[in-house]
Amino acid sequence: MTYRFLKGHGTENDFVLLPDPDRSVHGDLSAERVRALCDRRAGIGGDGVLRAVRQGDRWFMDYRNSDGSVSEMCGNGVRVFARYLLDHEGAATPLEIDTRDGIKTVTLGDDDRLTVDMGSPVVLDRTSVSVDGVSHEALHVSMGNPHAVAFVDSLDEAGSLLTEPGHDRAVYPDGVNVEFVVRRGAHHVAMRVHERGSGETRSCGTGACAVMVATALADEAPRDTAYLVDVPGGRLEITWTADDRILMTGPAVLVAEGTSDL
Ligand SMILES: N[C@@H](CCC[C@H](N)C(=O)O)C(=O)O
Repeated sequence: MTYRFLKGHGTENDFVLLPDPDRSVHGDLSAERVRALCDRRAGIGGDGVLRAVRQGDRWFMDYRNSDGSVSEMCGNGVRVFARYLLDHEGAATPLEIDTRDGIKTVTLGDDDRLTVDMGSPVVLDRTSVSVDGVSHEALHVSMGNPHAVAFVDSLDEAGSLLTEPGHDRAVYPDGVNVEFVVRRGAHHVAMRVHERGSGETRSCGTGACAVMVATALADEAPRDTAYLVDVPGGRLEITWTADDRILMTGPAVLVAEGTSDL
């Protein structure tokens, strides 16, 4: 079976996008097919798959990690998804996209970056994560999906991130995305991430939002303060508004389009 795909990224968090308006092309989309598509040597390559399914008046973003697992939400992915809808499906912003974490509204800025209303964060307890046998205190933040945010003195402390950081499985029964953060200046941080289901990636949008929330709480920053969050693949700008919404702004680029019979 031959089907259409696009390839895109947001701050170098890269995705294979599969148009599948009425679910007739990919059926249930098996984990095996997702892994084959995301394979960087034998496949197209990506940190995850975004399947575009039409659902009534809206489009549903069916997101899968590169290991085939399902996640509730993907912040960089939803911007890439919006770019696809704007460029290829005649959509206009503000644009409502359905996700497993509910509807996300995306707007297009004059500078061509996209802003996503990511909803309200849920700040949970303190926990800990470990890499290379060293334990780090972390904050449990949910952005629809689970995060542990650990402040470190140097991003080198995150080690190679080739393997999943240790974490409390009672706190995170379904796994966790782990962010390591350093300060760069006032309202400016940098991070590295190990993503559940994908390993270390060049960026994680929900992770950057969780990092911003943990930093703003530590700073006791007033709401509506804009933070810059640097990731290995670029920069995201994030604001926690007075009405408890997280607004994330960043780039989204489509780089290729083709057909595959993988
Ligand atoms: N890269 C994404 C997050 C993707 C899902 C995550 N790995 C999970 O399993 O929760 C982002 O940009 O938010």
